[in-house]
Amino acid sequence: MKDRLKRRSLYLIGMMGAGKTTVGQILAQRLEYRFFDTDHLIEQLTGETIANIFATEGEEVFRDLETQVLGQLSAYLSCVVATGGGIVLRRKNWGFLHQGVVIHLDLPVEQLYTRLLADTNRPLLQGVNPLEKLQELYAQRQRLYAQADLQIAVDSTDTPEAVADRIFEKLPEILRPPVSPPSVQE
Ligand SMILES: Nc1ncnc2c1ncn2[C@@H]1O[C@H](COP(=O)(O)OP(=O)(O)OP(=O)(O)O)[C@@H](O)[C@H]1O
Ligand SMILES: O=C(O)C1=C[C@@H](O)[C@@H](O)[C@H](O)C1
Ligand SMILES: [Mg+2]
Repeated sequence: MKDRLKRRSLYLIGMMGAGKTTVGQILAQRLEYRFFDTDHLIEQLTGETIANIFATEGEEVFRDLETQVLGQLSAYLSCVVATGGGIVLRRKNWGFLHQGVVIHLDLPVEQLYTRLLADTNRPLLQGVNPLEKLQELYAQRQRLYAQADLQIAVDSTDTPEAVADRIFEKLPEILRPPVSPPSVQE
């Protein structure tokens, strides 16, 4: 698989809680690629938590930082990049994502909700009805996530390793087949 990729980076997209960070780390380890997470890089760059950036500066400032960080990462080869759930919202980001292979992790909203119940780090889910908010975000973003090169359906019974296995199984479908030498007629 590593040979077939020819050092192209992998970009994981999908809703918050879909497992981009968890699965991305496994993929990077297996490919001996570097791993980056845009949310973590933004926190490192600003010295603020994402929740704080949303609260004090607002979502637009966060989105600008996200585009800046993604633009810088897109210059590198051999990376696995776990992106924030909203990376798909800006057209400009797609130019950066398509520098590599874009993989959508697709988990049903009810299962995302169960995973994120105990998590207070997602500012967009801090309102009165987080399940409804997740459903609304998914409905808005579904057609954007559909633009990934590879769709990976995930279920609550899948371990992160099983999700990584599925990605490796499906990746050859979208990578160019190895060029075989022309057959020579004697
Ligand atoms: N396959 C899995 N099975 C069970 N739990 C998982 C699985 N993948 C991830 N998780 C758990 O679900 C939660 C969310 O996972 P993770 O942080 O990787 O999602 P994410 O897509 O990176 O979310 P965000 O967009 O908010 O950064 C974490 O607590 C993680 O441990
Ligand atoms: O879905 C989203 O818009 C977000 C997802 C997280 O990864 C963070 O990037 C932030 O909380 C916003
Ligand atoms: Mg993440």
